[in-house]
Amino acid sequence: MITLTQVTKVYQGARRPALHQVTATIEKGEFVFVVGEAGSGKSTLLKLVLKEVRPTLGTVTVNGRNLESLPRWKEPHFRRSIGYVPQRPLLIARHTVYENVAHALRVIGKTEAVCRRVVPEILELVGLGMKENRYPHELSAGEQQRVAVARSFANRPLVILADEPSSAVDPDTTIELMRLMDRINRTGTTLMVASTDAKLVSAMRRRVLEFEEGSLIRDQVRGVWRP
Ligand SMILES: Nc1ncnc2c1ncn2[C@@H]1O[C@H](COP(=O)(O)OP(=O)(O)OP(=O)(O)O)[C@@H](O)[C@H]1O
Repeated sequence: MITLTQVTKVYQGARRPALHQVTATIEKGEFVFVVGEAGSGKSTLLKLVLKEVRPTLGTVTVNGRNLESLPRWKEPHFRRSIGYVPQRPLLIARHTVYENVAHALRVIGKTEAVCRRVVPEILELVGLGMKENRYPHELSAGEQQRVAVARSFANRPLVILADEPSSAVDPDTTIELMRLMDRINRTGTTLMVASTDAKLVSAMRRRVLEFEEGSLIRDQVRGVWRP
């Protein structure tokens, strides 16, 4: 599904690589935590998979396609085929929960009839079936993050990338959020979750890729993390 081969990323003007000779393969349907201290390269890894940044050296392959060979005009379509959950949910404030999720479907050309069928299903899945007419400011931080997850999952992507999705929510909400991710993972969706939450990572017992100053220092099945 996702293969990184000897990937090095040096940002312009940086003194050291953000990622250094990283090689890893993530199979379809896996749930992988990407862990490490701040600045260790987690976000850079996710951005490479989205082709938001390009490797300085090495190759990134997603779904059998070397991203270097993906033409620029196909990049927006490619990105929309991947679900992305940012650290803080970027919801549209003047849109309801329903509209926020429907928006993700409209931009890929889905009809209103499809939205009316699919959006309630997804909101039910994330536990927000009763709140489809609420506005973002009427939701808790955890609920807002669940809307962001619903939106990332709306077009049933093969992969969802989440960048520290629990950084702005309390521990109970974090557990809830991870249960939700787990449910989505069970549908066959591959998940890559960057996290600095050692307790959470250790409790979930999923594959752990640990980074230190840009190097992959551990790749462990059912891993824990003690920074
Ligand atoms: N656009 C950029 N230009 C220059 N340097 C950058 C850029 N983005 C990230 N870096 C640097 O690359 C290194 C890795 O950053 P990255 O954001 O990938 O780490 P991270 O592990 O996700 O950190 P955090 O947990 O704080 O989000 C850091 O030293 C950072 O300062």
